[in-house]
Amino acid sequence: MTDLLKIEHLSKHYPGFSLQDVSFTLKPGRIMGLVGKNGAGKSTILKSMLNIVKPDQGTVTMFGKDFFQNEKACKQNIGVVFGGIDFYPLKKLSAITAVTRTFYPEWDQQKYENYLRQFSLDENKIFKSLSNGMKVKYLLALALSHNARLYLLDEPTSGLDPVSRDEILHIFTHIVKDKEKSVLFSTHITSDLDHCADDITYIQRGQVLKSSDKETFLRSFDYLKSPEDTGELTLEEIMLRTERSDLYETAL
Ligand SMILES: Nc1ncnc2c1ncn2[C@@H]1O[C@H](COP(=O)(O)OP(=O)(O)OP(=O)(O)O)[C@@H](O)[C@H]1O
Repeated sequence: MTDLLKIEHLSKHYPGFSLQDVSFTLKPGRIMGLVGKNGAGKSTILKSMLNIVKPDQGTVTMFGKDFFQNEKACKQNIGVVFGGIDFYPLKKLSAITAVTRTFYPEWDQQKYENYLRQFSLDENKIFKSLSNGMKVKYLLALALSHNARLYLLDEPTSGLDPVSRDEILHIFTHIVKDKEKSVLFSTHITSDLDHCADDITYIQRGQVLKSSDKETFLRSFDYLKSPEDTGELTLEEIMLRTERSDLYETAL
């Protein structure tokens, strides 16, 4: 099966931080969670792979094509959400949508209107006036309405209440059901991944610590278990123990 996304040796240097030699792949029909603590480099990976910030090195192959050589064509087939970016803050949602849909020949107005209803979004509102959770939902509605094959979402569930989070995760599961589309999303909320991730990529200090299917991922951290642990460690326990031992080693 051809990978929908293949990232190889992606690097980006900022003063005081380096993304180093990041490589991982995403197959069709999969939901991949990108985890790591604050500042680990999750957003930098998503921005570098999309050329929003220029990577120093590395290749990104999307739908079998070199992304940097075929940026326009690839972008037609991806749905992207970055939190914290207020495009057109003073415009009504209806005006933002009118501009957005002109970029996508595959825009599906019916689907978009269904999401507006499902997310209780009022198109007459000004973007800036939405709560953070509603902004995320609106950006998701846009990303989900042009029949993309790959969804790249930076913390799409942050700021959402548990019911809305559940709703979004349910949508992700529905998207990948046809085994042709995939979702890559970054999150701090490890329980999101317990519920719906097929694959997990764990980023620590700008590097990939582990990237694999969830079962292999969880088993590969068995060395963190203590004699009191009878069952599998949860993803949260794995992250807490890994980051704690990293802190301890750094302090020594
Ligand atoms: N434009 C920039 N210029 C300089 N440094 C940057 C820039 N963007 C990000 N960084 C730095 O890169 C590092 C990684 O940031 P990034 O936003 O990728 O982390 P993250 O894992 O997404 O964090 P969070 O979970 O808090 O969103 C941080 O130290 C951050 O300060």
